[in-house]
Amino acid sequence: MTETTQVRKGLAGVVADTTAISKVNPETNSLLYRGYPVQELAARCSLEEVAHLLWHGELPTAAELAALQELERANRGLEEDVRAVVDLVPVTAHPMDVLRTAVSLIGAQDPAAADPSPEAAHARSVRLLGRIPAVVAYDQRRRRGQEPVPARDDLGYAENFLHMTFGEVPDPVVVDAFRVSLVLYAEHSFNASTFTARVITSTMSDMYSAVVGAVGALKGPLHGGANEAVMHVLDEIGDASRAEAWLDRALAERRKIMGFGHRVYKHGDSRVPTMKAALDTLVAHYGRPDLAELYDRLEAAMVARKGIEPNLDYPSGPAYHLMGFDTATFTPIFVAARVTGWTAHIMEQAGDNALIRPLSAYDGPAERHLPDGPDEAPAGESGRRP
Ligand SMILES: CC(=O)SCCNC(=O)CCNC(=O)[C@H](O)C(C)(C)COP(=O)(O)OP(=O)(O)OC[C@H]1O[C@@H](n2cnc3c(N)ncnc32)[C@H](O)[C@@H]1OP(=O)(O)O
Ligand SMILES: O=C([O-])CC(=O)C(=O)O
Repeated sequence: MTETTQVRKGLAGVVADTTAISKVNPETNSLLYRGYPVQELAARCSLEEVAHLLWHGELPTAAELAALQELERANRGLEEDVRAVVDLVPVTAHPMDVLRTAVSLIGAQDPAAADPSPEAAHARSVRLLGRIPAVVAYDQRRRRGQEPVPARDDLGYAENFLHMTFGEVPDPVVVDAFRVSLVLYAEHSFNASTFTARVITSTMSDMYSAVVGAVGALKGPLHGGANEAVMHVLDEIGDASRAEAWLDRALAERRKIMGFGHRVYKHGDSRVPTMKAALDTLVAHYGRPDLAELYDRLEAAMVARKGIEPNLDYPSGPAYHLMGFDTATFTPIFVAARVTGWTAHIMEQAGDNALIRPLSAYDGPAERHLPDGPDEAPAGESGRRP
Protein backbone atom coordinates (compact mmCIF):
# COMPACT_ATOMS: atom_id res chain seq x y z
CA MET A 1 0.00 0.00 0.00
CA THR A 2 1.19 3.53 -0.79
CA GLU A 3 2.26 5.44 2.33
CA THR A 4 0.75 8.79 1.40
CA THR A 5 -0.90 9.96 4.61
CA GLN A 6 2.01 12.15 5.71
CA VAL A 7 2.97 13.52 2.28
CA ARG A 8 2.91 17.30 1.77
CA LYS A 9 3.57 17.60 -1.95
CA GLY A 10 6.04 20.40 -2.64
CA LEU A 11 6.44 20.77 1.15
CA ALA A 12 3.37 23.05 0.93
CA GLY A 13 2.50 24.40 4.35
CA VAL A 14 5.47 22.70 6.02
CA VAL A 15 7.43 24.83 8.51
CA ALA A 16 11.00 23.63 7.95
CA ASP A 17 12.91 25.80 10.47
CA THR A 18 12.94 29.19 12.16
CA THR A 19 14.53 32.27 10.64
CA ALA A 20 15.16 35.76 12.00
CA ILE A 21 15.84 37.20 8.55
CA SER A 22 12.40 37.87 7.12
CA LYS A 23 8.73 37.25 7.77
CA VAL A 24 6.21 36.72 5.01
CA ASN A 25 2.70 37.11 6.40
CA PRO A 26 -0.04 36.28 3.89
CA GLU A 27 -2.78 37.11 6.41
CA THR A 28 -1.71 40.75 6.69
CA ASN A 29 -0.13 40.71 3.23
CA SER A 30 3.12 41.98 4.67
CA LEU A 31 6.82 41.29 4.31
CA LEU A 32 9.33 42.30 6.97
CA TYR A 33 13.13 42.21 6.61
CA ARG A 34 14.48 41.88 10.16
CA GLY A 35 11.27 43.54 11.37
CA TYR A 36 11.17 46.44 8.88
CA PRO A 37 8.31 46.57 6.35
CA VAL A 38 9.79 46.10 2.89
CA GLN A 39 7.81 49.11 1.60
CA GLU A 40 9.66 51.40 4.04
CA LEU A 41 13.01 49.96 3.01
CA ALA A 42 12.13 50.28 -0.69
CA ALA A 43 11.19 53.93 -0.17
CA ARG A 44 14.39 54.94 1.61
CA CYS A 45 17.25 52.42 1.44
CA SER A 46 19.94 51.35 -0.97
CA LEU A 47 20.60 47.66 -1.63
CA GLU A 48 23.86 48.02 0.30
CA GLU A 49 21.94 49.15 3.40
CA VAL A 50 19.50 46.28 2.99
CA ALA A 51 22.38 43.83 2.56
CA HIS A 52 23.86 45.00 5.86
CA LEU A 53 20.45 44.67 7.52
CA LEU A 54 19.96 41.13 6.23
CA TRP A 55 23.49 40.02 7.13
CA HIS A 56 23.85 41.69 10.52
CA GLY A 57 20.27 42.19 11.74
CA GLU A 58 20.47 46.00 11.92
CA LEU A 59 20.65 48.85 9.44
CA PRO A 60 24.22 50.15 9.16
CA THR A 61 25.56 53.20 10.95
CA ALA A 62 27.18 55.76 8.66
CA ALA A 63 30.60 54.24 9.40
CA GLU A 64 29.38 50.68 8.81
CA LEU A 65 27.78 51.69 5.52
CA ALA A 66 30.97 53.43 4.39
CA ALA A 67 32.97 50.30 5.22
CA LEU A 68 30.56 48.03 3.32
CA GLN A 69 30.54 50.38 0.32
CA GLU A 70 34.32 50.44 0.24
CA LEU A 71 34.53 46.66 0.33
CA GLU A 72 31.74 46.12 -2.23
CA ARG A 73 33.31 48.65 -4.60
CA ALA A 74 36.68 46.92 -4.23
CA ASN A 75 35.02 43.69 -5.36
CA ARG A 76 33.45 45.00 -8.57
CA GLY A 77 36.26 44.09 -10.90
CA LEU A 78 36.08 40.99 -13.07
CA GLU A 79 39.32 39.04 -13.31
CA GLU A 80 40.63 38.25 -16.80
CA ASP A 81 40.11 34.53 -16.27
CA VAL A 82 36.47 35.01 -15.18
CA ARG A 83 35.89 36.99 -18.38
CA ALA A 84 37.66 34.27 -20.36
CA VAL A 85 35.40 31.61 -18.88
CA VAL A 86 32.29 33.70 -19.60
CA ASP A 87 33.52 34.08 -23.19
CA LEU A 88 33.77 30.28 -23.43
CA VAL A 89 30.06 29.88 -22.70
CA PRO A 90 28.19 29.96 -26.02
CA VAL A 91 25.77 32.86 -26.46
CA THR A 92 23.10 30.23 -27.16
CA ALA A 93 23.30 29.37 -23.43
CA HIS A 94 21.06 31.25 -21.05
CA PRO A 95 22.66 34.12 -19.04
CA MET A 96 21.72 32.19 -15.89
CA ASP A 97 24.00 29.38 -17.10
CA VAL A 98 26.75 31.96 -17.56
CA LEU A 99 26.19 33.32 -14.07
CA ARG A 100 26.09 29.84 -12.50
CA THR A 101 29.41 29.03 -14.19
CA ALA A 102 31.00 32.35 -13.22
CA VAL A 103 29.94 32.02 -9.56
CA SER A 104 31.47 28.57 -9.50
CA LEU A 105 34.80 29.91 -10.76
CA ILE A 106 34.71 32.94 -8.44
CA GLY A 107 34.31 30.47 -5.58
CA ALA A 108 37.04 28.14 -6.74
CA GLN A 109 39.42 31.11 -6.91
CA ASP A 110 38.76 32.21 -3.34
CA PRO A 111 41.55 30.89 -1.13
CA ALA A 112 39.31 31.43 1.92
CA ALA A 113 36.32 29.56 0.41
CA ALA A 114 36.32 27.01 3.22
CA ASP A 115 37.22 29.35 6.13
CA PRO A 116 34.39 28.79 8.65
CA SER A 117 34.79 32.11 10.53
CA PRO A 118 31.88 34.62 10.39
CA GLU A 119 34.31 37.28 9.10
CA ALA A 120 35.26 35.07 6.15
CA ALA A 121 31.60 34.27 5.44
CA HIS A 122 30.84 37.98 5.40
CA ALA A 123 33.78 38.63 3.06
CA ARG A 124 32.49 35.93 0.70
CA SER A 125 29.03 37.54 0.69
CA VAL A 126 30.48 40.91 -0.29
CA ARG A 127 32.75 39.26 -2.87
CA LEU A 128 29.66 37.78 -4.55
CA LEU A 129 27.60 40.95 -4.22
CA GLY A 130 30.33 43.00 -5.91
CA ARG A 131 31.09 40.61 -8.74
CA ILE A 132 27.65 39.38 -9.83
CA PRO A 133 26.54 42.65 -11.53
CA ALA A 134 29.90 42.76 -13.31
CA VAL A 135 29.24 39.27 -14.75
CA VAL A 136 25.66 40.14 -15.74
CA ALA A 137 26.66 43.42 -17.40
CA TYR A 138 29.68 41.89 -19.14
CA ASP A 139 27.54 39.05 -20.50
CA GLN A 140 24.77 41.29 -21.85
CA ARG A 141 27.33 43.51 -23.56
CA ARG A 142 29.23 40.61 -25.14
CA ARG A 143 25.94 39.27 -26.53
CA ARG A 144 25.32 42.69 -28.08
CA GLY A 145 28.86 42.82 -29.49
CA GLN A 146 29.76 45.72 -27.16
CA GLU A 147 33.00 46.34 -25.27
CA PRO A 148 32.85 45.88 -21.48
CA VAL A 149 32.41 48.99 -19.35
CA PRO A 150 34.60 49.18 -16.23
CA ALA A 151 32.93 49.69 -12.85
CA ARG A 152 32.89 53.19 -11.33
CA ASP A 153 33.68 53.29 -7.65
CA ASP A 154 32.03 56.68 -7.19
CA LEU A 155 28.61 55.12 -7.84
CA GLY A 156 26.24 53.14 -5.64
CA TYR A 157 25.35 49.55 -6.43
CA ALA A 158 22.21 50.22 -8.52
CA GLU A 159 23.74 53.12 -10.48
CA ASN A 160 26.96 51.25 -11.15
CA PHE A 161 25.08 48.15 -12.34
CA LEU A 162 23.22 50.31 -14.89
CA HIS A 163 26.43 52.12 -15.85
CA MET A 164 28.30 48.85 -16.47
CA THR A 165 25.39 47.49 -18.54
CA PHE A 166 24.57 50.54 -20.66
CA GLY A 167 27.76 52.61 -20.54
CA GLU A 168 25.98 55.53 -18.87
CA VAL A 169 24.03 56.32 -15.74
CA PRO A 170 20.40 56.77 -16.79
CA ASP A 171 17.91 59.35 -15.53
CA PRO A 172 17.46 59.32 -11.72
CA VAL A 173 13.86 58.10 -12.21
CA VAL A 174 15.24 54.95 -13.85
CA VAL A 175 17.98 54.46 -11.25
CA ASP A 176 15.41 54.75 -8.50
CA ALA A 177 13.01 52.23 -10.06
CA PHE A 178 15.94 49.82 -10.41
CA ARG A 179 16.99 50.36 -6.79
CA VAL A 180 13.42 49.71 -5.64
CA SER A 181 13.30 46.44 -7.60
CA LEU A 182 16.58 45.27 -6.04
CA VAL A 183 15.34 45.99 -2.52
CA LEU A 184 12.06 44.17 -3.19
CA TYR A 185 13.87 41.17 -4.67
CA ALA A 186 16.48 40.94 -1.90
CA GLU A 187 14.81 38.45 0.43
CA HIS A 188 11.73 36.25 0.80
CA SER A 189 12.14 33.63 3.55
CA PHE A 190 12.19 29.94 2.52
CA ASN A 191 11.48 30.30 -1.19
CA ALA A 192 12.81 27.50 -3.43
CA SER A 193 16.22 29.00 -4.19
CA THR A 194 16.90 30.07 -0.61
CA PHE A 195 15.82 26.67 0.64
CA THR A 196 18.16 25.08 -1.92
CA ALA A 197 21.00 27.20 -0.52
CA ARG A 198 20.11 26.11 3.02
CA VAL A 199 19.97 22.42 2.04
CA ILE A 200 23.44 22.64 0.49
CA THR A 201 24.77 24.56 3.48
CA SER A 202 23.28 21.98 5.84
CA THR A 203 25.68 19.33 4.53
CA MET A 204 28.53 21.66 5.63
CA SER A 205 29.31 22.47 2.03
CA ASP A 206 30.67 25.93 1.19
CA MET A 207 28.85 29.21 0.47
CA TYR A 208 29.76 29.27 -3.23
CA SER A 209 28.34 25.78 -3.77
CA ALA A 210 25.15 26.89 -2.03
CA VAL A 211 24.89 30.00 -4.23
CA VAL A 212 25.55 27.98 -7.41
CA GLY A 213 22.69 25.67 -6.41
CA ALA A 214 20.45 28.63 -5.61
CA VAL A 215 21.14 30.17 -9.04
CA GLY A 216 20.02 26.88 -10.60
CA ALA A 217 16.83 26.83 -8.52
CA LEU A 218 16.03 30.47 -9.29
CA LYS A 219 16.34 29.92 -13.04
CA GLY A 220 13.12 27.91 -13.32
CA PRO A 221 10.00 29.75 -14.59
CA LEU A 222 7.94 28.74 -11.55
CA HIS A 223 10.40 30.83 -9.49
CA GLY A 224 12.74 33.64 -10.61
CA GLY A 225 12.59 32.72 -14.29
CA ALA A 226 9.04 34.09 -14.26
CA ASN A 227 10.15 37.73 -14.66
CA GLU A 228 11.65 36.82 -18.03
CA ALA A 229 8.65 34.61 -18.90
CA VAL A 230 6.28 37.51 -18.18
CA MET A 231 8.00 39.56 -20.86
CA HIS A 232 7.66 36.71 -23.36
CA VAL A 233 3.93 36.59 -22.56
CA LEU A 234 3.54 40.36 -23.04
CA ASP A 235 5.49 40.13 -26.31
CA GLU A 236 3.35 37.18 -27.44
CA ILE A 237 0.10 39.06 -26.76
CA GLY A 238 1.53 42.17 -28.39
CA ASP A 239 -1.46 44.50 -27.95
CA ALA A 240 -3.88 45.22 -25.11
CA SER A 241 -6.87 44.47 -27.33
CA ARG A 242 -5.77 40.83 -27.53
CA ALA A 243 -5.22 40.27 -23.79
CA GLU A 244 -8.57 38.62 -22.94
CA ALA A 245 -8.64 36.32 -25.99
CA TRP A 246 -5.03 35.31 -25.42
CA LEU A 247 -5.71 34.52 -21.77
CA ASP A 248 -8.83 32.47 -22.55
CA ARG A 249 -6.88 30.37 -25.01
CA ALA A 250 -3.91 29.94 -22.63
CA LEU A 251 -6.19 28.89 -19.78
CA ALA A 252 -8.08 26.49 -22.06
CA GLU A 253 -4.69 24.94 -22.89
CA ARG A 254 -4.07 24.71 -19.13
CA ARG A 255 -0.99 26.90 -19.38
CA LYS A 256 0.40 28.51 -16.23
CA ILE A 257 0.21 32.28 -16.65
CA MET A 258 3.62 33.62 -15.75
CA GLY A 259 3.80 36.34 -13.10
CA PHE A 260 0.57 35.25 -11.41
CA GLY A 261 0.02 33.17 -8.30
CA HIS A 262 2.20 32.43 -5.32
CA ARG A 263 2.77 29.54 -2.95
CA VAL A 264 2.42 31.69 0.17
CA TYR A 265 0.40 34.79 -0.80
CA LYS A 266 -3.08 33.83 -1.90
CA HIS A 267 -4.54 37.35 -2.00
CA GLY A 268 -1.77 39.26 -3.77
CA ASP A 269 1.97 39.70 -3.29
CA SER A 270 2.85 42.40 -0.73
CA ARG A 271 5.61 43.73 -3.01
CA VAL A 272 3.52 44.28 -6.12
CA PRO A 273 1.99 47.73 -5.34
CA THR A 274 5.47 49.20 -4.72
CA MET A 275 6.92 47.69 -7.89
CA LYS A 276 3.82 48.65 -9.89
CA ALA A 277 4.32 52.27 -8.79
CA ALA A 278 7.93 52.06 -9.98
CA LEU A 279 6.72 50.59 -13.29
CA ASP A 280 4.23 53.45 -13.64
CA THR A 281 7.03 56.02 -13.31
CA LEU A 282 8.98 54.18 -16.01
CA VAL A 283 5.93 54.02 -18.29
CA ALA A 284 5.56 57.80 -17.91
CA HIS A 285 9.29 58.39 -18.36
CA TYR A 286 9.57 56.30 -21.52
CA GLY A 287 6.12 57.25 -22.85
CA ARG A 288 4.76 53.68 -23.10
CA PRO A 289 1.07 53.79 -22.10
CA ASP A 290 0.50 50.89 -24.54
CA LEU A 291 2.56 48.59 -22.31
CA ALA A 292 0.71 49.79 -19.20
CA GLU A 293 -2.63 49.12 -20.89
CA LEU A 294 -1.60 45.60 -21.87
CA TYR A 295 -0.33 44.98 -18.33
CA ASP A 296 -3.58 46.22 -16.76
CA ARG A 297 -5.88 44.32 -19.09
CA LEU A 298 -4.10 41.02 -18.65
CA GLU A 299 -4.11 41.44 -14.88
CA ALA A 300 -7.81 42.38 -14.80
CA ALA A 301 -8.69 39.41 -17.01
CA MET A 302 -6.66 36.98 -14.90
CA VAL A 303 -8.24 38.22 -11.68
CA ALA A 304 -11.71 38.05 -13.26
CA ARG A 305 -11.23 34.57 -14.75
CA LYS A 306 -9.21 32.83 -12.01
CA GLY A 307 -9.09 35.14 -9.01
CA ILE A 308 -5.29 34.85 -9.12
CA GLU A 309 -3.28 38.00 -8.39
CA PRO A 310 0.11 39.02 -9.83
CA ASN A 311 3.39 38.35 -8.05
CA LEU A 312 6.52 40.55 -8.02
CA ASP A 313 7.74 39.15 -11.34
CA TYR A 314 4.74 40.62 -13.16
CA PRO A 315 5.69 44.32 -12.77
CA SER A 316 9.45 43.63 -12.66
CA GLY A 317 9.57 42.03 -16.11
CA PRO A 318 8.19 45.02 -18.03
CA ALA A 319 10.13 47.42 -15.76
CA TYR A 320 13.46 45.82 -16.74
CA HIS A 321 12.33 45.80 -20.37
CA LEU A 322 11.68 49.54 -20.28
CA MET A 323 15.08 50.12 -18.66
CA GLY A 324 16.63 48.47 -21.73
CA PHE A 325 17.78 45.12 -20.39
CA ASP A 326 17.62 42.08 -22.66
CA THR A 327 14.82 39.79 -21.51
CA ALA A 328 17.18 36.92 -20.71
CA THR A 329 19.01 39.21 -18.27
CA PHE A 330 16.00 39.71 -15.99
CA THR A 331 16.56 36.64 -13.81
CA PRO A 332 20.30 37.35 -13.41
CA ILE A 333 19.29 40.79 -12.08
CA PHE A 334 17.11 38.95 -9.55
CA VAL A 335 20.25 37.02 -8.53
CA ALA A 336 22.19 40.26 -8.01
CA ALA A 337 19.58 41.30 -5.42
CA ARG A 338 18.70 37.92 -3.90
CA VAL A 339 22.34 37.01 -3.28
CA THR A 340 22.02 39.22 -0.19
CA GLY A 341 19.17 37.10 1.17
CA TRP A 342 20.77 33.82 0.12
CA THR A 343 24.03 34.61 1.87
CA ALA A 344 22.17 35.79 5.00
CA HIS A 345 20.35 32.44 5.09
CA ILE A 346 23.55 30.50 4.41
CA MET A 347 25.17 32.21 7.42
CA GLU A 348 22.08 31.64 9.58
CA GLN A 349 21.89 27.96 8.59
CA ALA A 350 25.61 27.41 9.20
CA GLY A 351 25.37 29.16 12.56
CA ASP A 352 22.77 26.72 13.91
CA ASN A 353 23.00 23.77 11.60
CA ALA A 354 21.00 20.59 11.28
CA LEU A 355 21.30 18.41 8.19
CA ILE A 356 18.18 18.90 6.05
CA ARG A 357 16.98 15.46 5.10
CA PRO A 358 13.21 14.89 4.91
CA LEU A 359 11.51 11.51 4.57
CA SER A 360 9.74 10.11 1.53
CA ALA A 361 6.70 7.86 1.23
CA TYR A 362 7.59 4.91 -0.95
CA ASP A 363 5.12 4.04 -3.72
CA GLY A 364 7.24 1.70 -5.88
CA PRO A 365 6.86 -2.08 -6.26
CA ALA A 366 6.38 -4.22 -3.16
CA GLU A 367 9.46 -6.09 -1.95
CA ARG A 368 10.53 -8.78 -4.42
CA HIS A 369 13.61 -10.98 -4.93
CA LEU A 370 16.01 -12.10 -7.60
CA PRO A 371 15.53 -15.73 -8.73
CA ASP A 372 17.63 -18.24 -6.77
CA GLY A 373 20.11 -19.46 -9.38
CA PRO A 374 21.58 -17.97 -12.57
CA ASP A 375 20.15 -20.80 -14.75
CA GLU A 376 16.72 -20.86 -13.17
CA ALA A 377 15.27 -17.99 -15.13
CA PRO A 378 17.00 -17.36 -18.44
CA ALA A 379 16.95 -13.85 -19.80
CA GLY A 380 14.26 -13.25 -22.40
CA GLU A 381 14.71 -11.58 -25.77
CA SER A 382 14.99 -8.21 -24.12
CA GLY A 383 17.89 -9.50 -22.02
CA ARG A 384 15.87 -8.74 -18.85
CA ARG A 385 15.28 -11.54 -16.34
CA PRO A 386 11.60 -12.00 -15.37
C1 LIG B 1 9.54 35.58 -7.26
C2 LIG B 1 8.76 34.33 -7.42
O1 LIG B 1 9.33 33.28 -7.49
S1 LIG B 1 7.08 34.42 -7.42
C3 LIG B 1 6.51 33.02 -8.38
C4 LIG B 1 6.85 33.19 -9.81
N1 LIG B 1 6.26 32.13 -10.62
C5 LIG B 1 5.29 32.34 -11.51
O2 LIG B 1 4.82 33.44 -11.73
C6 LIG B 1 4.84 31.13 -12.30
C7 LIG B 1 3.34 31.04 -12.41
N2 LIG B 1 2.75 30.69 -11.16
C8 LIG B 1 2.65 29.38 -10.74
O3 LIG B 1 3.05 28.47 -11.47
C9 LIG B 1 2.12 29.10 -9.37
O4 LIG B 1 1.22 30.11 -8.99
C10 LIG B 1 3.24 28.94 -8.32
C11 LIG B 1 4.19 27.85 -8.75
C12 LIG B 1 3.99 30.24 -8.15
C13 LIG B 1 2.60 28.60 -6.99
O5 LIG B 1 2.04 27.39 -7.16
P1 LIG B 1 1.27 26.59 -6.01
O6 LIG B 1 1.43 27.17 -4.69
O7 LIG B 1 1.71 25.18 -6.15
O8 LIG B 1 -0.21 26.83 -6.42
P2 LIG B 1 -1.16 25.76 -6.95
O9 LIG B 1 -0.56 25.06 -8.10
O10 LIG B 1 -1.61 24.97 -5.77
O11 LIG B 1 -2.34 26.64 -7.49
C14 LIG B 1 -3.67 26.46 -7.13
C15 LIG B 1 -4.52 26.49 -8.39
O12 LIG B 1 -4.29 27.72 -9.07
C16 LIG B 1 -3.78 27.48 -10.38
N3 LIG B 1 -2.75 28.44 -10.65
C17 LIG B 1 -1.84 28.94 -9.79
N4 LIG B 1 -1.06 29.81 -10.42
C18 LIG B 1 -1.48 29.84 -11.70
C19 LIG B 1 -1.05 30.55 -12.84
N5 LIG B 1 -0.03 31.39 -12.78
N6 LIG B 1 -1.69 30.35 -14.00
C20 LIG B 1 -2.74 29.50 -14.06
N7 LIG B 1 -3.19 28.79 -13.02
C21 LIG B 1 -2.56 28.98 -11.86
C22 LIG B 1 -3.22 26.07 -10.31
O13 LIG B 1 -3.20 25.48 -11.59
C23 LIG B 1 -4.18 25.40 -9.38
O14 LIG B 1 -5.34 25.08 -10.08
P3 LIG B 1 -6.07 23.67 -9.86
O15 LIG B 1 -6.49 23.68 -8.41
O16 LIG B 1 -7.18 23.71 -10.82
O17 LIG B 1 -5.04 22.64 -10.15
O1 LIG C 1 8.60 33.07 -1.87
C1 LIG C 1 8.52 32.43 -2.92
O2 LIG C 1 8.11 31.24 -3.00
C2 LIG C 1 8.88 33.05 -4.21
C3 LIG C 1 9.09 34.51 -4.10
O3 LIG C 1 8.18 35.29 -4.12
C4 LIG C 1 10.45 34.99 -3.92
O4 LIG C 1 11.39 34.19 -3.79
O5 LIG C 1 10.66 36.22 -3.90
